[in-house]
Amino acid sequence: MTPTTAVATVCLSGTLDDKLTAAADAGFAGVEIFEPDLVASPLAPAAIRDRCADLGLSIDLYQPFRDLDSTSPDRFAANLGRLERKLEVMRQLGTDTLLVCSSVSPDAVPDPDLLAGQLHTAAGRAADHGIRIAYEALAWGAHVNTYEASWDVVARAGHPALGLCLDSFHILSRGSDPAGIRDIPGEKLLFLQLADAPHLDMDVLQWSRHHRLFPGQGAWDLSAFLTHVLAAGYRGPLSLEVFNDVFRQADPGRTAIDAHRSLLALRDATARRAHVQSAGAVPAVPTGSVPTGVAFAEVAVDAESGPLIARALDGLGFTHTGHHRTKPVQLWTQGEARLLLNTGVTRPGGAISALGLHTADPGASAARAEALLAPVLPRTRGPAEADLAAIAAPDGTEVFFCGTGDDWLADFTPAAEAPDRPGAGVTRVDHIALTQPFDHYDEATLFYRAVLGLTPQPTAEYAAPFGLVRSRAFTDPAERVRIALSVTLLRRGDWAPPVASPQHIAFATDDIVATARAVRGRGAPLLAVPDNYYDDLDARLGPDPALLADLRELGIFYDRDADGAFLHCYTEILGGAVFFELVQRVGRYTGYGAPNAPVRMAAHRTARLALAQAGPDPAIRKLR
Ligand SMILES: O=C(O)c1ccc(O)c(O)c1
Ligand SMILES: [Mg+2]
Repeated sequence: MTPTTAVATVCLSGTLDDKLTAAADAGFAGVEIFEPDLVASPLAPAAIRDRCADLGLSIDLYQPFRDLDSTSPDRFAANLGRLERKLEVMRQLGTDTLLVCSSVSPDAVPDPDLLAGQLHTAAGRAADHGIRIAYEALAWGAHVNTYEASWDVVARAGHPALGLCLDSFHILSRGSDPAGIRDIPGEKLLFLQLADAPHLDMDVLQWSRHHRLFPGQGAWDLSAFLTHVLAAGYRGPLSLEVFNDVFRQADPGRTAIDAHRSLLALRDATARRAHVQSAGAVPAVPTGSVPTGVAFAEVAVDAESGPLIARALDGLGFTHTGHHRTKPVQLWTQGEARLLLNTGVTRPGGAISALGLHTADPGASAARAEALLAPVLPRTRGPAEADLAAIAAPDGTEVFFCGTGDDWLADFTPAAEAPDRPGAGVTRVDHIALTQPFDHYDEATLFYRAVLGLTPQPTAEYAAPFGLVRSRAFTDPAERVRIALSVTLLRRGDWAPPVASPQHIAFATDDIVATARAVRGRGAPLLAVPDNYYDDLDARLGPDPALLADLRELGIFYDRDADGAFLHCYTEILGGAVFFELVQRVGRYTGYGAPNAPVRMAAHRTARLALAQAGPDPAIRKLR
């Protein structure tokens, strides 16, 4: 059987009505009503019930009821009075499950038998209204703060209207082993809340209230977790409960789609686990076809950036080999690297407009993307006439699924002016680096991982001249596709210049010193790197002196780890929003030279300021 999907209203921004509309539009079957959303709503509980019914949403849970138990008999009696009021609200709402979370109060009951007795009393009151209590251990609960402790108390209470609410955050944040959930009787598991989170070494309450993520966006294996819960016999909805400062202020319609995608992908991933499948589960999302290579990258150019970029590509050893039969698109090639310059699309704020990815089965890739709610693009704006399915990534970059045969190349006619001359050693695209809008970084993580089937690499964080940057790459198993996302961890202010967030395409070479020397000779606008960098590099990593001299001469950055080395250099920013990188990987180095990124950013600003001072061009001055 397939569990239904639900979302807690606390996940979404806006008023209760905004949230309910967004949840219904995104395809959720149910909601958890978070009490503060109800309290702030102009709708009476009965009207909320009607509204949800109109939207086709079930109300699966009302929450939270806090600090029920008390060592003071008077206070416990008062709490029962408060409970009666909420049970009446629930009767009007037409919902039958109340979440009671473990107490955080100084008067919380430490004795498990006394606590079980009070929960038993409360469950009796709830049962009189046909309501069940789902008891949840908050990770910071005063005495009950693990699922094991909450189950101990619920088992002691032994009331048929009392069971557990499991919340993956509280369980995984404390490092508890979720395998023990299998020993809890399924009928005692009344509700399941799912949240992912990044690894953070911080107070668990702050972590929970600000940094939760939708499954697949963080560091935890929610599919393994869910497998245990299903194995125990849980048959209720899969419900998201994500407290997150970014989602709390983002468009709720969009967040709800991201949220629903996370559950569809989680349900799919769980159904694909062999032992779950043997129990009759059927994956509900088409299998897809993981990308195996970069067919092309497309850059949107205008009258100003077009000639600059074309000149730079020429300097980098690329050849303008073709143009599209019907569209204003140039094809530039070198080795296996293909770059399209398109004057027919505008891309405010970003220069890379599209990626073409090789997949063994483009139809399957597109079908999976569509089932996971990715926006499918109308097939009118292909870079090629070939019937390529395309979807939009969260930042608007168009992703085309190209077969491995590169049929799309047939739509380009050879450029008459193509000179026959050797390249500069570029072999292929090494990676594509996309700076992400602040609000959509986590959504992008889920997109590249679940929709495209790429594997997330470790997250890097570094302090850069224009703010703290977080970055993470996504690759296929053979590392032929590498997409590196980065984001500043705080919203940018007015100070940060546009050079803080250009995108770039990195090209691979087997000999960067030779390539850099060749492209410099051809007039490529390579970025100058300050001497201080090389002095520090010498002190830190001490590369061979002859190599260091070459690096210094040519403006090549260097990084090294236990697996290998990384040598890379950059062009200046070309126009407003794009630059190129040349990279050489030595050994099994799989990173992106993150320690060098702040120096690169400062060097880009230095170059841009010098350009603005030298030239009268107001367009350039504006961009510095
Ligand atoms: O942060 C809280 O208070 C809170 C409330 C209800 C929950 O279900 C929860 O997991 C956390
Ligand atoms: Mg919870």
